[in-house]
Amino acid sequence: MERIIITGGHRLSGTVRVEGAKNAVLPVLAAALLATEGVNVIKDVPNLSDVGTISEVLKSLDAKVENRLDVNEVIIDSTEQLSSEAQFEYVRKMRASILVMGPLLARNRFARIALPGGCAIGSRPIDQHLKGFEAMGAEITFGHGHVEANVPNGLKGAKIYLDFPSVGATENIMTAAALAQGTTIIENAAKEPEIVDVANFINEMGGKVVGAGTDTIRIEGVLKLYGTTHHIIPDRIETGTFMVAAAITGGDVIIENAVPEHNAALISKMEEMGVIITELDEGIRVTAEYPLKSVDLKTMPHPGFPTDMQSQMMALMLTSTGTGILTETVFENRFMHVEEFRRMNASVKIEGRSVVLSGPSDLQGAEVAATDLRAAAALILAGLAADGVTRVTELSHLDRGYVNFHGKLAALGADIVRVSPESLTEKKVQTV
Ligand SMILES: CC(=O)N[C@H]1[C@@H](OP(=O)(O)OP(=O)(O)OC[C@H]2O[C@@H](n3ccc(=O)[nH]c3=O)[C@H](O)[C@@H]2O)O[C@H](CO)[C@@H](O)[C@@H]1O
Ligand SMILES: C=C(OP(=O)(O)O)C(=O)O
Repeated sequence: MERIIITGGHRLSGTVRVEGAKNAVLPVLAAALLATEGVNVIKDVPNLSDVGTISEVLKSLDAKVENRLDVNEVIIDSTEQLSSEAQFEYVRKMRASILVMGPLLARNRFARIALPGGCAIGSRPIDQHLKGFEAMGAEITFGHGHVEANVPNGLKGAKIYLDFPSVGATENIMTAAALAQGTTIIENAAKEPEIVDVANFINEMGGKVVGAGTDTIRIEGVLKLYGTTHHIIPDRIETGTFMVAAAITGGDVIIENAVPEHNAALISKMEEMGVIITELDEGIRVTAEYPLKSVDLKTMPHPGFPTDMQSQMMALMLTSTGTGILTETVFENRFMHVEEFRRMNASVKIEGRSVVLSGPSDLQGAEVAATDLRAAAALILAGLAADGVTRVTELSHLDRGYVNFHGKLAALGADIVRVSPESLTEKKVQTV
């Protein structure tokens, strides 16, 4: 079984560069389907398995997709007629496949998508996406594991209040509304930087979206959208993960391409723990000396503390002094990694939607399995600080969201190797 093997206790130092954001590139590639004239060229695309999956989804819908991931570029030609069905094989692999629903409804007036269902972090319903489409005139039906949306007379602008500022629902409604008749207003919209990136992309294609990044987004439908060239924003979660990597090893790391404003909540919490964070022209510098002190934190929609950094912060809090309470409010079941941390001798107690950490835990290297994407990163981070050797398996989760994570850590001085089933010996990886 493929695994990453870490020998803990090495202080990280040097410079690392973060990639384009996974959570921006997936909705942007889905939104590219809106263009009916000219091709879209998307740049700064990270070479992730999720990008491969969304590309397959777009191809299955009859878009022409050229993946040039060696140069971080994807070219999409969606000018021909598209088919309307996103199949289970893709949606099962990656929930973000649901994001083609808005563009398909806008273009084809019909979409049939396999129901995404839940995943390791929660049940993840799509009721808010559907509520938006219904308000715009779509008729929604369910059957045979699929959801169908039908709008024979075309989508009409509407006022939509989201019960929760869902990232995916905001994106799906924005893309549907981009080609709808009239104006759509999304209230209680998600405000994540990735929402702003998608809105900018729609505008670059000739759309009319204002207010992205605030609670209220206004989309005036246009008749046609045109292919353009768009650069994806840097990944704030990869940035945060390297910030924790620096801090958990008492290191000194410069993270290039990081946007500090996108990580304000994380920066503020890490500073509260005693980490020194300096803004530089090229990104941010993170320096830490032991002991760090634990804090209380609660995940919230942006600009609150991101749920996608919860497990990595849990790793950091495990190595910090004092008691910290970490509360997850975005997903109802995002504590699967706690059991794996316990294998590493972590002192963690789950109390409802909170976790109580009494630190510092005397972390010991162990065999652990990633339970989701961010858990994979968090277990590796814990391994950097643990005594002895940690082996992390189920790496397909990691590959969804991190490019060459082990190689980047090795280049910063970590003792880390990735061993494939084919390798007979545990060879040192090449540093980047
Ligand atoms: C590809 C992508 O961008 N993924 C991110 C996106 O996921 P995603 O777009 O799925 O997250 P949402 O913001 O939609 O979900 C947040 C919460 O709202 C609930 N909900 C959502 C939609 C809905 O119709 N009904 C409903 O109840 C979900 O179950 C969850 O509990 O935002 C999450 C929250 O920041 C991040 O963790 C994910 O990394
Ligand atoms: C939960 C995540 O992604 P997704 O929504 O694609 O599952 C994540 O990026 O941490």
